Amino acid sequence: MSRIKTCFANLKQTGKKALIPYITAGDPHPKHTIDLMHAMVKAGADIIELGVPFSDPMADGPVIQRASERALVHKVGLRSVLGFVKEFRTQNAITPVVLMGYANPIEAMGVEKFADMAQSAGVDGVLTVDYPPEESVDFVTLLKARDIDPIFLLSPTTEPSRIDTIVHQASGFVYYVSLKGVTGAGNLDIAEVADRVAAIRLKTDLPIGVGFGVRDAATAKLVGKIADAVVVGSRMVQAVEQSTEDNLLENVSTLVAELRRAIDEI
Ligand SMILES: O=P(O)(O)OC[C@@H](O)[C@@H](O)c1c[nH]c2ccccc12
Repeated sequence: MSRIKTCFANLKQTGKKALIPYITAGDPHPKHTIDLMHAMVKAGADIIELGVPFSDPMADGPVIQRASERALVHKVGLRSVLGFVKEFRTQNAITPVVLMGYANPIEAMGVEKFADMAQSAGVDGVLTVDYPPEESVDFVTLLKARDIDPIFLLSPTTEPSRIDTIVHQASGFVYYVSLKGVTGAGNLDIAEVADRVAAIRLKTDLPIGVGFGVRDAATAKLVGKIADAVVVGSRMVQAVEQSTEDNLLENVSTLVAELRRAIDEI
């Protein structure tokens, strides 16, 4: 059983929802990434979404764009990110890691080589923003053959017929993007998200994660009531950005713990 599947199965047994914090690998400096990953787990993260820095991150708002820029200054690319996961795995065999990135670095490395390296590093899921599900059948096959879950995005504008195609290819969980726009955008409309999540549930048994626009504990709590996983990105990256080297781990841990408590409240 994949780590992601096990994770959701365990949470279901205890009646809890998954908390998935996102950070960009290499931000603010590569020397902190593995410590940040361990700190987030300790503070209550169930799954880590780790962003691969990219020069042209078109789905990301300014906060995550700046994180990519900070990481790229230190030349953190796909290979370094896979190295971080490998090192993280030497001390954590349980927490799933989902790589979030754009197709370009993966294409540059070669899809098969990437799939091999991701497997040997201990990557559990891959979310490639700009691989349309219809065109990623071969990539999905490569990943699944290595027990890596392809994570796909569904958005408010996804046509019902495409939802079928997408959930059919996905494994691990599906990611519902709660609003039209880029990461870090405005407030989500919780009633609309609830309707959409209910509609997706009719089409798949996969867990449904919701992300985009979850910026505080209150919203995390509301999203936790309707989804199986709550993804928090820009707010995490903002905490990284506003920290100094001395309080970085503490600030990030405090935020994760606060989100954890909110999601666990009934
Ligand atoms: O930043 P937000 O609004 O909290 O949204 C989550 C998001 O950051 C994270 O899942 C993510 C970062 N980059 C992405 C690109 C596409 C989809 C998702 C992402």
